Amino acid sequence: MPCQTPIIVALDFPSREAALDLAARLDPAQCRVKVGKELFTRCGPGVVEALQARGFEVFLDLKFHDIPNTTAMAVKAAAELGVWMVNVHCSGGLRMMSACRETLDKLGGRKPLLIGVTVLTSMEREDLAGIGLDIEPQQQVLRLAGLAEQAGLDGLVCSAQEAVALKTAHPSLQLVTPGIRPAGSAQDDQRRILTPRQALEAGSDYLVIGRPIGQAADPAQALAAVVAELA
Ligand SMILES: O=c1ccn([C@@H]2O[C@H](COP(=O)(O)O)[C@@H](O)[C@H]2O)c(=O)[nH]1
Repeated sequence: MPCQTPIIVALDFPSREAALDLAARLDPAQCRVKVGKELFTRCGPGVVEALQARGFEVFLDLKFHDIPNTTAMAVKAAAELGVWMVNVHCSGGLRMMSACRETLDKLGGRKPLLIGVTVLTSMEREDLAGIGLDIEPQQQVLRLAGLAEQAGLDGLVCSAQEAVALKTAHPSLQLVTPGIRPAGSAQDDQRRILTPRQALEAGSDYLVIGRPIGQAADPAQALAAVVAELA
């Protein structure tokens, strides 16, 4: 059965066993899963294939950021792995994002959603100032969203705090929002956060949730609580 919820569970683990152990407690009809830098660097494409074989749609969250040709070839490799969603950093620029779009469009078969990372949800205004950007995160997100739309991307990674502004300015872009924290859970290193319900009401299309589910004593129950909150 295809996934019935907007939830993407981040499998941020150091081993295939740990990732597949969590996946075994989850239902592919209730969530998709995300393979990020830690798990992929340790386990490689095999863990993606193992998750797909268990019925999960996989978001390969490697946030590619390189020159246009290198990034486009990385996105092509992800598509050939059969992932459902792949992402690149919007700050790689218009030519880089366009090269990815054109490369994916030349491929036959089912293509992954191509998503642009705007401003990491762990960053706030002071962090942007530290890298020479003296503006509010939302301004930078909107600037990068314009480039992403021009390049033909399918959507953005952003904070749900920016969802209302983005859905107004760029209604065609799908919004993938990490920094989701159920009420009462630890903020950790995230800065621009909302609860699952707040995020959905603001216009998020997909909610990325890692530690609040993966580190819970009962991950299946933690996922069920989020599903109930969204119903
Ligand atoms: O801006 C971004 C982009 C990606 N992420 C990723 O999402 C998860 C969030 O995990 P939590 O444990 O729920 O904080 C994680 O894999 C990040 O790499 C993000 O948080 N922010």
